[in-house]
Amino acid sequence: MLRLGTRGSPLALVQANLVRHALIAAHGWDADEIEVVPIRTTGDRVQDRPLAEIGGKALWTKELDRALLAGDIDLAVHSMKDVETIRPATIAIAAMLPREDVRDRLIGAPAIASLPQGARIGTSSPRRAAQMRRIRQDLAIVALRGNVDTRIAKVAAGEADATLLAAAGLERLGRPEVGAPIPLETMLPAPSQGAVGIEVRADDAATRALVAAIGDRITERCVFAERALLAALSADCHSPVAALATIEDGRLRLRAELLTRDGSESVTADRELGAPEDAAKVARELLDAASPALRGLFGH
Ligand SMILES: NCc1[nH]cc(CCC(=O)O)c1CC(=O)O
Repeated sequence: MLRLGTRGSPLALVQANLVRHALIAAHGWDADEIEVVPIRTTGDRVQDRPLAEIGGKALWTKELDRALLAGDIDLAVHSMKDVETIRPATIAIAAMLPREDVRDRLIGAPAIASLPQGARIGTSSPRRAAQMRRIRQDLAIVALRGNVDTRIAKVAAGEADATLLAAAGLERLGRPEVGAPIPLETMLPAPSQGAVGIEVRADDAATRALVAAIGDRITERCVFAERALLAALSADCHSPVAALATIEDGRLRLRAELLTRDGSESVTADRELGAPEDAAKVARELLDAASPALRGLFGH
């Protein structure tokens, strides 16, 4: 029997079960041949501080990595957005499910333009904060954390006038009616947003092959391009960076944006790539075009 590890949040459990059912369908397994094992992470426990402050993306992956390498689980399911750019060599990304709607949704108003003057935007994401201030300098950013449902409840309770959440998470949680999608022309998503990935032990070729069978090659190619951009930027979860790779008429397109924290400066790129690795060139172009202040936010 395979053991599939996941965080215990409602969204993580839904995503783990999507993977479980995809594997069952692809291989004709009985339901009891694969079990979901929820694992509590530091990121789930500490809800009161911005995650950038308490240690970044490793908060979500550390405990799952340990369980995977110890053999307590055979695969780990993650939102790719929460997976660090640099992973241990002992762990391999074996596959990604087809990507969902990559956009952010605005909750609390029908559009950014209709937010009242000085509205308080609840977000702990440096990217979302910077993009909102780029669009509307009058907006105030207030910290807001918690699971998707917690954040929606906090806005309803008036802790913020509006928030932003990934459409993919809302759809997977069965909440497609919540909020209004923000057009990609207005706001690019976080790199890897909307993609669910499955990791295995790098030396476990058998599980890796089973998992590869459910992988969506287009999603994988696009997310690898976005991750290559982050790697070349030495970006982490503190970095205000947005990026989206798509495949249009068979061609790989990468759009990206770097911003200062207050959104007062930004640089953008929109390039066709020969291969996902070419994202590194786009990273260099962006950094070359950035002011020293903006460049200084990245590891260069
Ligand atoms: N950082 C938390 C997180 N990680 C993945 C998602 C949503 C699903 C996704 O982007 O794939 C979310 C919540 C959000 O940003 O709204």
